[in-house]
Amino acid sequence: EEIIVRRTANYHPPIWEYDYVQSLRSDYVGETYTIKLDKLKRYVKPMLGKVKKPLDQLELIDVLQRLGLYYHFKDEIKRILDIIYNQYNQHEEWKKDDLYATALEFRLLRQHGYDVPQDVFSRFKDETGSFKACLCEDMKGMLCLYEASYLCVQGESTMEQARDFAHRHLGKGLEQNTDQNLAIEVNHALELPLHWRLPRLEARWFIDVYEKRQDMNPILLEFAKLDFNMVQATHQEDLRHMSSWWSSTRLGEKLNFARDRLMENFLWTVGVIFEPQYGYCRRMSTKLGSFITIIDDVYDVHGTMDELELFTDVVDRWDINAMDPLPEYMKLCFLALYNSTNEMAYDALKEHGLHIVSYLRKAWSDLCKSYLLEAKWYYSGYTPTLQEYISNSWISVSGPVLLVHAYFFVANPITKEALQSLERYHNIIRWSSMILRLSDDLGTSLDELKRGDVPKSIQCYMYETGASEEEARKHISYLIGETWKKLNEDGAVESPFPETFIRIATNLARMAQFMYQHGDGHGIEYGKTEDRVLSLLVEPIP
Ligand SMILES: CC1(C)[C@@H]2CC[C@@]1(C)[C@@H](OP(=O)([O-])OP(=O)([O-])[O-])C2
Ligand SMILES: [Mg+2]
Ligand SMILES: [Mg+2]
Ligand SMILES: [Mg+2]
Ligand SMILES: [Mg+2]
Ligand SMILES: [Mg+2]
Repeated sequence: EEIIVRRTANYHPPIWEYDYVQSLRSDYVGETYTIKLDKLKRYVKPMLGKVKKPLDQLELIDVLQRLGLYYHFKDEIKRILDIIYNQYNQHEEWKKDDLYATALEFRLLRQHGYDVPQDVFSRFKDETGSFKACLCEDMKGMLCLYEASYLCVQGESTMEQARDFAHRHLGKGLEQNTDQNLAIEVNHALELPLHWRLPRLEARWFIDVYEKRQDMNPILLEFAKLDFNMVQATHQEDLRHMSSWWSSTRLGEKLNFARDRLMENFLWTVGVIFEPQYGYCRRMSTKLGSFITIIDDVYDVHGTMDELELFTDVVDRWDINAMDPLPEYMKLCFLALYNSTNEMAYDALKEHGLHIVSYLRKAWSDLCKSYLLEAKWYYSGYTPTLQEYISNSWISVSGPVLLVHAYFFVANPITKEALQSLERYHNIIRWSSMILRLSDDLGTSLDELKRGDVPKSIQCYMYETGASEEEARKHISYLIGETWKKLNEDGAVESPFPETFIRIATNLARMAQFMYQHGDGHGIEYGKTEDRVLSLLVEPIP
């Protein structure tokens, strides 16, 4: 009998106990609050009709979005932006020499998929083609220009110039005496631009900032706080359900070599789609994240090459009669995955009359094959080129599995054209997954390499070019920025997918940066991730 030596990752047990999660309760449930919210909404809604000047309209839209209230006023906001876009080249006097107004309009129109040209900023350049030095007096305008520059697509040199110019002067401006509130917002932007931030997390932060603004509207603030707290109550209910589900599978206990991270797997779904009406998507996506996390550890930590070959083949055949040769821990994994996936397929058949098993099993099969290739590279000691690594690891990071399923959880109706785009992994799935992969590697590769794992993007680049680790990390960050430009482009053009799906794909990219901004936010639950769980899922805004 050969001795099997298995790696271990020494993952710490979950810090959020089952009983604690089940005890989570919010006061913000029931008729009283629904009526109160409705009253406040009826007060806020006419505000959008009352503002006439384009700049006032844009500022209100920006505030509503950042307070997390966009989903309440989608139609009104779309109507206003349509009008502003249609007048784009007619009325200019309101924004003529106003960098702030020009940048705000550019950012909001681009964010909502309108194709506005970068050369609207040319009037702010001097004869040498650089941005006018006098602009750096205007911190508010610089901040707005900086945020707008992240809506750029490939080849927009003015936007890259704008980002560098604004970044430099915002940093300098902070040293001089800027107004306190503006300094807080500038620091926030320099840490991570608004376009890369998760709507739900941004709402939690911006509500506190908005409260301190002179021009703050107290009713709007009250509406934002109540809405945040009521949505949090919905999330807590989703979380309790999924915590019961995870506990009933007993996979955390039986596969004790793997990460047991129900809370984080749920937190991902809140970042990806927080609006209350998408509870089904959050619950199913929590199942996906739970399976992905443990199956990833089966391939990365526990499985022998022979076992991994077997498992990959069984998933590919999607046949419970093929399970017999699997070791016990893999039988558990596969049968739980098989049952859950077929149940999701049954939901789609019941609700949409659509038979989608083939799409779901293909996503899982592609994922396991990409995991198997990484295991082969690891066991053979092979280091791929960066390109070779990425062509496989945008799949192994599980983006396509999450997004293919998410399409079926939110799309209504499900269209034939979208199904074809899903099957060949439409670019928006590729770019979002690539950002997820590169961010994940920046956050997890140090620990992964310590315990033994396939060389990640950083290491592949170092091996291929002789670059130092620091240079490699910088290059990977650069690639993330470049991929965002592709995501911006493919998210805007006529896509076969509904707007909600585009938002999910874009938020998935944001989620990775949020989880890995301070190291491995998924594997290591303490610190930043813990604070975020508390502020998003536990503590209501006072
Ligand atoms: C949801 C995820 C992004 C996906 C599964 C768990 C993750 C947090 C991450 O885990 P990790 O072990 O870093 O994945 P990989 O590097 O082994 O592919 C990959
Ligand atoms: Mg949103
Ligand atoms: Mg465990
Ligand atoms: Mg892993
Ligand atoms: Mg892996
Ligand atoms: Mg990783």
